[in-house]
This record gives sequence, C-alpha cells and structure tokens, in this order.
Amino acid sequence: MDEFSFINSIKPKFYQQSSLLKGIGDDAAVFRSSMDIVTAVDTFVEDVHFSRSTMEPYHIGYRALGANISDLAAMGASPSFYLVSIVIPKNWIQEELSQIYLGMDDLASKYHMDIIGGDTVSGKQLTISITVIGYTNTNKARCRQHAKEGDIVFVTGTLGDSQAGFHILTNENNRYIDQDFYIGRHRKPEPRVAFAQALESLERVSLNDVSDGIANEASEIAEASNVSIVLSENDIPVSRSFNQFTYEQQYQWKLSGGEDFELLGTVAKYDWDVVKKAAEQTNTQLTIIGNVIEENKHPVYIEDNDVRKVLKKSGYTHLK
Ligand SMILES: Nc1ncnc2c1ncn2[C@@H]1O[C@H](COP(=O)(O)OP(=O)(O)O)[C@@H](O)[C@H]1O
Ligand SMILES: Cc1ncc(C[n+]2csc(CCOP(=O)(O)OP(=O)(O)O)c2C)c(N)n1
Ligand SMILES: [Mg+2]
Ligand SMILES: [Mg+2]
Ligand SMILES: [Mg+2]
Repeated sequence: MDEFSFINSIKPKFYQQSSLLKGIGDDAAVFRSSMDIVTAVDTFVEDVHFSRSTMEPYHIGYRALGANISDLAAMGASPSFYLVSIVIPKNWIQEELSQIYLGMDDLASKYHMDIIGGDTVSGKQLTISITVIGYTNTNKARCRQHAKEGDIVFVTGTLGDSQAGFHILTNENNRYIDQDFYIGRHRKPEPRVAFAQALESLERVSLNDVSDGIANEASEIAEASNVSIVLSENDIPVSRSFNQFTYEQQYQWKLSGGEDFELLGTVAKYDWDVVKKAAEQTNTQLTIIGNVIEENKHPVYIEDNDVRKVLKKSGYTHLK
C-alpha cells in the first residue's frame, strides 16, 4: 500500500463537527469559530514513549491521542479536531497501522472529534505527532499562572498507576494484584475532559495535566504563578492495591512517574464547593493534596508529619 492509498484508507466517511468547512483532501483543513481556540501538539516515539512489548498498535493510537486530549482538558477546552503526522518504518504492516488509527478513532468518537488532516512519511522509528484543536468560551482557558496564595491544591483520580502498569509490563515474570487495572491505566488513559468542563462557572482555577509526574507539574504551576506549593505526602491518592509495591516504588511513581493524565489544580477556598460538585457530577475522584503559599525559595515542598522538605523537579524530563 502506498502513501495515497494509505491516506484514503484513513479518511473518515463523514465528519461530526458542524463548524468544519474542509477536512482531509486539500492542502489544509478549514473550520470556523467564534470561540477561543485552544491547540496543542504532543509526539509519541517508539522506544521513548512505548515499545512493542508495552503497547499493542491499538493502544499506541489510543494513548497518543489521549495524551493530547488531556492537554485540552487541562485548559478546560472542549475537544473538536485532530491532525496526525506519522513516520512509518518498513516493518509495520497495514493491519497494525489500521489498529493504531482504530485506537485513535475509538477515543475520538467519545468526544465527537474529527480527524481533519495530517502527514504520512516513511522513516526509521515509528513516530506519531498529533495536533489537537478545541475551544472554550471567551477567556475561559484554564492557565497555569492562575494560582494564588491561600488556594487549595487538588488532584483527580489516583497517581502512580501508569508507572505501576509500565513496571508490570516490563517485568512479565512476576504477578501482581489488579495487574490488568494498572496495565489499562498505562495503555488507555482517560483524559479528564468532563470534570474540567464542569468547572466552567468558576472565574479562576489553574489546571495542569499529569504527564511527567506531579513533582514537575506542581512546579510548573508554582513558577508560572509566582507562588510556592506545599504538598502533603500522605494525602496523595493512590489505588487500593498500590501498597503491594515497595515504599521507594510508591514514592517515585506517585510523585514522579507521570503518564497518569489526571488533573492537578488550584482553586480559592471559597470555590471549593463548585469543584466538589463538578467531581460528583462527573463521577471523578477528587482529593485535596496541599495548599498554595507565598513564593518561597523553592517552587514545591512536600510535608510528612509536619516535616517539610523540598520536592525537586523529579518528573520525566527529555534531553537530560
Ligand atoms: N519544540 C517546541 N517548539 C515550540 N514550543 C514548544 C516546543 N516544545 C514545547 N513547546 C511549548 O512549551 C510548553 C510546554 O510544553 P510541554 O512541557 O511539552 O507541555 P505538556 O507537558 O503540557 O505537553 C507548551 O506551550 C508547548 O507548546
Ligand atoms: C518504553 C517506555 N519507556 C519509558 C516510558 C515513560 N515515559 C516516556 S515519556 C514520559 C513522560 C510523558 O511524555 P512527554 O513526551 O514528556 O509528554 P508531555 O509532558 O509533553 O505531555 C514517560 C513517563 C514509557 N511510557 N515507555
Ligand atoms: Mg508536550
Ligand atoms: Mg500538559
Ligand atoms: Mg513532558
């Protein structure tokens, strides 16, 4: 199958977004909007973000789009379009490529997102770069610089699951409690779109999605907002059977593991009820894990039984 028949094979039969004027099949796509447009791109590379042993082709597509939708969720945006740029090595067969696109398509359908373009080239390492486009009402994008002293720090879901899943997938000889759950959290992340949108009425909330680990994401919020953040170690939410892993693994994965695609946020105390209600309405686990203080020497601290320590930016970092 050549480049052009491949493009034909992934072209949707119909589009769902009514604002789309031109999808796949021209030099560029065209859509119209009166809303604030939110856009992000994330890239997914073989042996960096996944390997043949950690992901089936279907999961590669699902996870790559999931990470991108998660960035839209972190802005409070409503997902609408995506474009896929793919580098395909010779050893990937047509059926595997179809499965990658099926994984993306299944997740996109949940949000009525349309694929409206992309690029196909051959190369050495499977690489997928996805650009997502969403929208918010005017001035409702949820930025990292919106934290203020006195805010509550919260997080959705549980942390460390994805890295536990990765550990299980790469140590196949051992058996673990709830291993399918952890593997699922690694392969099929569910971005917190509904929860973030249920916060619409709030004037101010800062959000960041957990791709690298909250040690990194909390410091991004703190630095962007010129404040410091204090996290409470014992309040970081983890899954029921997380204590089967060693203390060092638990500590490392929940704070610095990443790829959980939960939302970390800060909000004024008087708005906490709105956040709680949003969580209830969208069936989202929600935990208070700290508070925002005046800008200090370090962006993030972690407390355990009243002992306060500096939490270094210990999350996943490229080019290290
Ligand atoms: N190579 C690049 N060129 C331009 N902007 C970039 C590049 N890499 C990252 N950025 C921008 O830097 C910011 C932080 O990126 P990143 O840490 O990857 O965010 P996230 O973890 O949410 O994906 C974003 O605004 C992103 O668009
Ligand atoms: C084979 C493999 N090795 C290592 C990891 C761990 N890992 C790779 S990238 C990453 C962080 C998230 O990716 P990044 O490109 O930083 O996404 P962004 O922060 O831009 O959303 C982690 C924890 C993995 N998922 N698979
Ligand atoms: Mg990124
Ligand atoms: Mg992000
Ligand atoms: Mg990152």
